[in-house]
Amino acid sequence: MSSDQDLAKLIRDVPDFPKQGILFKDITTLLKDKDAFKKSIDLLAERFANDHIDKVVAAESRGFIFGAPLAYLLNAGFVPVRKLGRLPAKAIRAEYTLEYGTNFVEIHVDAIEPGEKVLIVDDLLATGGTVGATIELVKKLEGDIVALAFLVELSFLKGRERLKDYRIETIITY
Ligand SMILES: O=P(O)(O)OC[C@H]1O[C@H](OP(=O)(O)OP(=O)(O)O)[C@H](O)[C@@H]1O
Ligand SMILES: Nc1ncnc2[nH]cnc12
Repeated sequence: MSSDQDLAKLIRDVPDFPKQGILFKDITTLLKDKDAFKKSIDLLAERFANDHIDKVVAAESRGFIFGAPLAYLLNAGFVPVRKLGRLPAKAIRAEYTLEYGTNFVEIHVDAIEPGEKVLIVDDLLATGGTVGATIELVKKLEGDIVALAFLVELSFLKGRERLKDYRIETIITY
């Protein structure tokens, strides 16, 4: 497993999922390859090795796949942002629109201390709606957002333009 192109080749295109007109980037074909999965995590982790991250925040559910091993490697805590009604203790919520729908996400109010250095992680950046809602939640808890990290970026959906105030790190761009 030598390059980002090798990783990109392992992502499967599924037309018209979950809706007509959406070209779905299916990462399960990359995840099941042990070298590719390891390489993906290692490539992301090395970008933040010197950032002294306190908390990795990731959105349910594909964000968890990358967020948890990154938190482990960066010696940081892991904070789940979950879809509506899943968190058991006191939480705050944000509404968002993504490439194929709208939803709410939530975070526990005690998940982040003011001033903690936060890395937000997800598998894929499309319109930026999901990460935008995650940013809103972290800001309400006064976390210091160091960067946003994604394995995949769909550049034609212009998520990066919407997030221009933030450092964004991605491995594979379409
Ligand atoms: O940039 P956006 O337009 O917001 O799209 C990106 C989001 O869409 C996908 O999540 P999805 O809501 O499909 O949920 P899942 O992780 O549970 O599959 C993906 O994992 C990102 O979180
Ligand atoms: N085209 C796409 N493929 C996979 N996940 C996505 N999340 C939002 N848009 C997506």
